[in-house]
Amino acid sequence: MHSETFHLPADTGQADLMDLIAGLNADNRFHGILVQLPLPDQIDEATIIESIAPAKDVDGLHPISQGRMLQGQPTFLPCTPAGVQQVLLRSGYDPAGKHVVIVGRSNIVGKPLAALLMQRNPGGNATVTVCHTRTRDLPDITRQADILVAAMGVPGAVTADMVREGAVVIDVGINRVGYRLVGDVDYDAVAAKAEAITPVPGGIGPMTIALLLSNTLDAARRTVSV
Ligand SMILES: Nc1nc(=O)c2c([nH]1)NC[C@@H]1CN(c3ccc(C(=O)N[C@@H](CCC(=O)O)C(=O)O)cc3)C=[N+]21
Repeated sequence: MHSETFHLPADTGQADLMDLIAGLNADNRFHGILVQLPLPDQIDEATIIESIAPAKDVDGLHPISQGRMLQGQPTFLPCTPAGVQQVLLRSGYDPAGKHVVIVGRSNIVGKPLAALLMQRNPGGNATVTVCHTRTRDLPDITRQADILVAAMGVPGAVTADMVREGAVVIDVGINRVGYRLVGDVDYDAVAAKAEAITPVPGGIGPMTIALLLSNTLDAARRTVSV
C-alpha cells in the first residue's frame, strides 16, 4: 500500500491547501484522502472538506457522504462512528432497540454517530439521545443510557454517578494530559459499574484506524460508486 503524508506549515493559506487536494483528487495513485482536523483559523474547514472528491472521501466527512449516510444509502462511513458501531456489534451489543446516549455533537463523532445508529439498517435501530453543552440535567439523561458514548473531548468528564449499573460505556475521547493519553471517562470508577467499557488508549482509537483502512480498501476496489 502506498501512502504519503503532507506536512504543511501552520500558516498555509486556503488556496495552497485547495491546490494540494485538487492534485490528489486527480492523481490515480491515491484512492483515499484524509485532511487531518482541526485546521488553523485562516482555513475554512467546510470548504476544504467539500473540495475532496467524494470518491476519495475515506474519512466520510464530505457532505455528500454524510447526506448519503443520513438517508441510509451505501457510502463511506465516518471512521470513528463506524468504529464505535463495529466494536458494539463484534462485542455482542447490537444497538437495536437500545437507548444510546451520545454526549457530544461534533461533525466528526456525535452528529454522524447519532445518524448511523438510528438507521433502519443492521447495526442501527437504536433510540438515540444526543447531549451537549446546553443539555439540562446531563447526569439524569446519561443514567438512562443502555449504551453511553462519551465524545465531548473533556478528560474524565463522565463520572460514575452518571452511569447506570450494567451500562455499556464507549469512550471516544483522546486527550493528552501531560504525557498521558486519557479518555472522556473516569475509567476506574466507571468500569466498576459498567457491564463493558472501552479503554483509552486501546479502544476506539485503533478502531478508527481500522475503519479508515477498510474504507480505503473499498475505495481502491471501487465498491463504493460515487
Ligand atoms: N479528518 C480527521 N479524521 C480523523 O479521524 C481525525 C482527525 N481528522 N483529527 C484527529 C482525530 C484523532 N484521531 C485519532 C485516531 C486514532 C487514535 C489512536 O489510535 N490512538 C491510540 C493511541 C495512540 C498514542 O498512544 O499516541 C489509542 O487510542 O490506542 C487517536 C486519535 C483521529 N482523528
